[in-house]
Amino acid sequence: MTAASLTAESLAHAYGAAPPTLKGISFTIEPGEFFTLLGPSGCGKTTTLRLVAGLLSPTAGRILIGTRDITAVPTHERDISVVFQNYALFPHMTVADNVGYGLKIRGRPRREIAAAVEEALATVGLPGMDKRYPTELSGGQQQRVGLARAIAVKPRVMLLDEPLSNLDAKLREQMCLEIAALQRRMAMTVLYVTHDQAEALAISDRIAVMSDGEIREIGTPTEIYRRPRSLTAATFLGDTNLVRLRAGRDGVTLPSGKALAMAANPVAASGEIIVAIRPEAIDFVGLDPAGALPSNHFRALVESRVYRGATSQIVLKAEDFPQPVQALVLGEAGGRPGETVAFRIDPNEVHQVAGAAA
Ligand SMILES: Nc1ncnc2c1ncn2[C@@H]1O[C@H](COP(=O)(O)OP(=O)(O)OP(=O)(O)O)[C@@H](O)[C@H]1O
Repeated sequence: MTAASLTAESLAHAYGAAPPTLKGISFTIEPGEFFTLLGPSGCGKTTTLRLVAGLLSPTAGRILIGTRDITAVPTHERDISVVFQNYALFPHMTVADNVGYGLKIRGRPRREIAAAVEEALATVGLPGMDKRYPTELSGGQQQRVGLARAIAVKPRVMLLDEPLSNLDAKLREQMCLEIAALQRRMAMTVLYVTHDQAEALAISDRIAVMSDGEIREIGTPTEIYRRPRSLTAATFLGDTNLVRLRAGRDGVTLPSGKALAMAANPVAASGEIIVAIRPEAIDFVGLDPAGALPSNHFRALVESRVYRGATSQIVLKAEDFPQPVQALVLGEAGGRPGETVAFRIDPNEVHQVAGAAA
């Protein structure tokens, strides 16, 4: 298969007279790129995928594969394969017939289909299973058959809609790695839909974070997690401390009046801004701090601590922060409840965020 780019241009959609589910979203997936739509339930991920697959028609906007406008092209002529959450295998057909189905309806010769089926089953790690029926397979094996069926037609773009959500946690992790490896090996262009942030961070080249029918932010997993620009990404992916600051001529200050240095200048020159600081960006620097503290160092009382083995979650009542500050430390590091500590925030870890929350 030759991987192609996939472009959505101002795609909009409404189910009947209901308010729009998609409010004009745009993205371009590069050839061979693994691109994920991530967002809470109901934000419009599946609708986007169904539009790209041609199972729904947009109310506005265009879809292109490479430079070809496929907005009005029927599903089966789009050069796209879809892997669904519920596998959607035909129960009365053998594994081989399921995997070969797409080629059969395209009228390919029997010998070619047999070779493609064998190759696809070997690719997904299921050789020799061709005569079984779906009910004779485990959930993970059925999902592999779904994948084999999708790759057998050598599509230019592959769509996957929550393909792992029916699997147990261990198998989900394994299949996640297998899909990533398969995608790299075959250099497939993939549009992947999930509400699971850990899955999205692990598997994607880039992630589009969606809420309420809109894309809030697109970036690499590191960009989205470490340097979120939208409130949606800051709050939907992992825990975060959201802090309201005042931006003025003399820099950025906490409500107490103490300065908080940030590496990037705030977008608004003056007024209130919101910044996101990840719990693991809170660095402990010592116990019982006395007197004035250096810049970006703060004094706090340890309110609580939950030990999780590899890490501990600590809640701090910091002098200059109106809300409790969440910190995440390795193992036994940090303070104990009732102790007064000093912590430091790296200016590179303070990120201004904008927009509506998830
Ligand atoms: N066939 C339909 N008719 C009417 N409304 C629909 C239909 N399908 C989805 N919706 C609505 O459109 C919105 C977006 O749904 P969509 O399935 O795209 O969200 P999603 O982000 O994929 O959610 P999930 O993770 O739960 O699958 C939701 O509010 C949903 O209730």
